[in-house]
Amino acid sequence: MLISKYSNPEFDPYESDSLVEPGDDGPWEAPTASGPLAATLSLPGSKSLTNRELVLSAISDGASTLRAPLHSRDSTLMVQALRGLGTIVEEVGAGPYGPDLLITPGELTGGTSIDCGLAGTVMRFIPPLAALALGPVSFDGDEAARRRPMRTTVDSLRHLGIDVNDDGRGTLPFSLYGTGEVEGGEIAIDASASSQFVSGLLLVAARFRRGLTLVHTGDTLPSMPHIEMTIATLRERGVEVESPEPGRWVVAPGPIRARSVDIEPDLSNAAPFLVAALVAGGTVTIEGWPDATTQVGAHLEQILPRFGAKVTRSGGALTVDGGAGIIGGAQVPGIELDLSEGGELGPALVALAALADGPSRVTGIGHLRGHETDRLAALAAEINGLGGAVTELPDGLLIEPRPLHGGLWHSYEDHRMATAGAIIGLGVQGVLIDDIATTAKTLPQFAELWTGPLLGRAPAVASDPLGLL
Ligand SMILES: O=C(O)C1=C[C@@H](OP(=O)(O)O)[C@@H](O)[C@H](O)C1
Ligand SMILES: C=C(OP(=O)(O)O)C(=O)O
Repeated sequence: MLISKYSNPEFDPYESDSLVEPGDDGPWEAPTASGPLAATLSLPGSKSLTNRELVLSAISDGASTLRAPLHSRDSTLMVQALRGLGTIVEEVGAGPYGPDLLITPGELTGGTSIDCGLAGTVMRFIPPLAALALGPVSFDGDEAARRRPMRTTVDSLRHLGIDVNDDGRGTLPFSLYGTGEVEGGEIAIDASASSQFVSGLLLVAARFRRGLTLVHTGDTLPSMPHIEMTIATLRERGVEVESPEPGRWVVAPGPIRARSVDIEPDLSNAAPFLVAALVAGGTVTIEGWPDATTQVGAHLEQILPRFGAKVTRSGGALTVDGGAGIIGGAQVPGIELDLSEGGELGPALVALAALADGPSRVTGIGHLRGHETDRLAALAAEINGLGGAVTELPDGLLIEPRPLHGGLWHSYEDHRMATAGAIIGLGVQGVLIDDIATTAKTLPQFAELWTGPLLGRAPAVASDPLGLL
């Protein structure tokens, strides 16, 4: 039985005093798999879809409902940001992972401070929206957030004529002064550090007086599926958006339609669970797998067979069969993988590669140095700390499997580092994750889903990642 904070009817996850903060309950003993799995799980909603739909709902032409949205630290921060700017967000009904959300746009007003936490979607999506508000808006976040690249957001707002105050370092904190409208037009930006710089501008551009023509000038552009997701969510709300050539997008000015939308389960958060089948052996099935999606987690269907998994789909579910699994003696080959489109899958796949039988090279992920932490350095340090041989490359990692031993795995406040450690712990005894609660960024139920539905064990203690029970 999943223990949920939502069993408490008094609980409002959007009250500021209930904001999820990384826990300090001591290290979590990553459970070791004892044999093949036969697990079926349903996962909470997609972070990327939830936060896009929240932003679009706040600037649309009526009230929108999000069904089965994500409720996590990142989505809570987004809701709080929108409320601070004048949007009404109410809870309606109750699903297995929390209530649906009814969003009623209000007049956008400044005079507020936005806490971005460590959420890239909040720090890159809200500033362009705040430019449409009247009054000053300041932005800050976690200490780790102050290391994430923000210069492109700041520069692009200035190109759009917005008055931005910062200290010139190209990071949080900064503030802007909205005049209630943005003229728009054509701007050029370098989005090589994050696709979110593009998405943040495209999401609100239909509300600019002249719309927006956005040109990317950098050499590389990561996470294209996330930009395609942005375009798809805009078109579903009637916005005219075209990409006449790679690296150029044109958004016509016009209304953004209100809508009711079902949020798909988070397929990137499915990665550690699906990878677990290759480590432990047996099968892991994720229910509610969409037939068609812009989520990059869908690429797991093609990537995991390269590590030797059998992947099938049936009745709206996706199943990964890991055969005997690494712990059962299955041979799992190393692979060459360009992950430029799906960097957020990197930590889970690198953890798997560290347990494989041959070397892997994962490239196209230099921008992961600007994620929640420098993920290339963090993965190399943590796997090597357990006896591994991971080498940092300019834009990726070379992973040479070695016999690993137990030890403390640091999460660096990064949800995907914590879940990567859990994957290693499935195959290696004595792995302790220093801060499993950091998974609350996008999946507060991670530890209980891992121990319960995945491994079929009762959690050692009732987990309450949000500290609310
Ligand atoms: O737009 C989004 O929802 C995201 C875009 C990607 O960012 P980057 O392009 O910075 O990698 C991805 O890694 C992140 O988890 C979510
Ligand atoms: C990079 C990630 O998050 P963010 O949205 O904070 O950029 C991630 O979830 O892997």
